[in-house]
Amino acid sequence: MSSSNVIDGKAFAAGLRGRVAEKVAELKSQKGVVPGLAVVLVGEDPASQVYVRNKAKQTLEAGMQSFEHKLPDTTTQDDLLALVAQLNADPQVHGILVQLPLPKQIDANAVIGSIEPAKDVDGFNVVNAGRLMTGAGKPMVPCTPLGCLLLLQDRLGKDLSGKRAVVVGRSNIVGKPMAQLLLGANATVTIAHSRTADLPGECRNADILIAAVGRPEMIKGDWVKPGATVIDVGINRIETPEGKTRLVGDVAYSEAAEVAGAITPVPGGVGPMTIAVLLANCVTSAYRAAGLDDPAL
Ligand SMILES: Nc1nc2c(c(=O)[nH]1)N[C@@H](CN(C=O)c1ccc(C(=O)N[C@@H](CCC(=O)O)C(=O)O)cc1)CN2
Repeated sequence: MSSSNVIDGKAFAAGLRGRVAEKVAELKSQKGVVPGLAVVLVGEDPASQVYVRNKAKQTLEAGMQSFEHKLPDTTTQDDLLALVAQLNADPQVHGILVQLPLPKQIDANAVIGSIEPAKDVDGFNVVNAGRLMTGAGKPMVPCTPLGCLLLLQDRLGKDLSGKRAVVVGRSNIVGKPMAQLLLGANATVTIAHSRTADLPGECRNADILIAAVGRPEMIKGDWVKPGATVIDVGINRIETPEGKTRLVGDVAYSEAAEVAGAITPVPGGVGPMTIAVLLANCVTSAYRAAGLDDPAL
């Protein structure tokens, strides 16, 4: 497979962030409004700390306001709900993101459910999930699946009619919304998971294969249909034989890349899209709050 078949999520995300920055500047000059993103981190998970730092940096680079709230891992659910209520009421905050995972004493669904749907830039709230599923109203769409769709449509065109898509993974954060987005783009969609009979066979049917299982290199090269577009959502840190660590996806990349028509690498594929789409969602929220149409990004 030639390197042109590698889907460069890092470059695509940089382009999207550039368009976000232009829309931020337009909103400021038209309405005097600067979009604000509040990110809440509870605890000291090292990976989450990196993601939150990158979110704040990229938010500021796009000309937006960043509000960081770092709470200890002993934080109670009531304390967190009180902070979310304060952010819901703050007119300078257009987007609220509570970094996951949360410590075990906190019910993530209760916290996500308490975020004002218009400010739920993660799109995890049941109101936004329902809007995405039914097509009623304008949802905030979860960042990682929307990032995957943008990468796919850049390769294959907006209309995925006639394409068979297989999503491996059924989480509320990636698998289920991903399937909804693919359906919305007219693909024929199967959701597969750990209890699916003949998972390799299901994958071999896919023109579009989305891997979101969280198991390092589970999807092998001979599970991939020749010419398929493979989107790898997995980000797994594994130990090398030399005792170091490296990041791998849910797809055995070098095997799959021999067969695929196009494939996202890990790192540098889907991951960077997650934060770029988060910024885009926050700008969209600010446009809506200002009574404007959604910006074309
Ligand atoms: N509230 C949320 N929590 C979490 C989400 C989310 O969308 N909302 N997603 C993940 C973590 N995440 C953002 O929060 C995220 C993960 C990975 C990347 C990324 O750019 N990855 C790089 C590699 C980074 C590395 O070296 O470790 C890549 O794939 O190239 C960005 C954001 C869980 N929590």
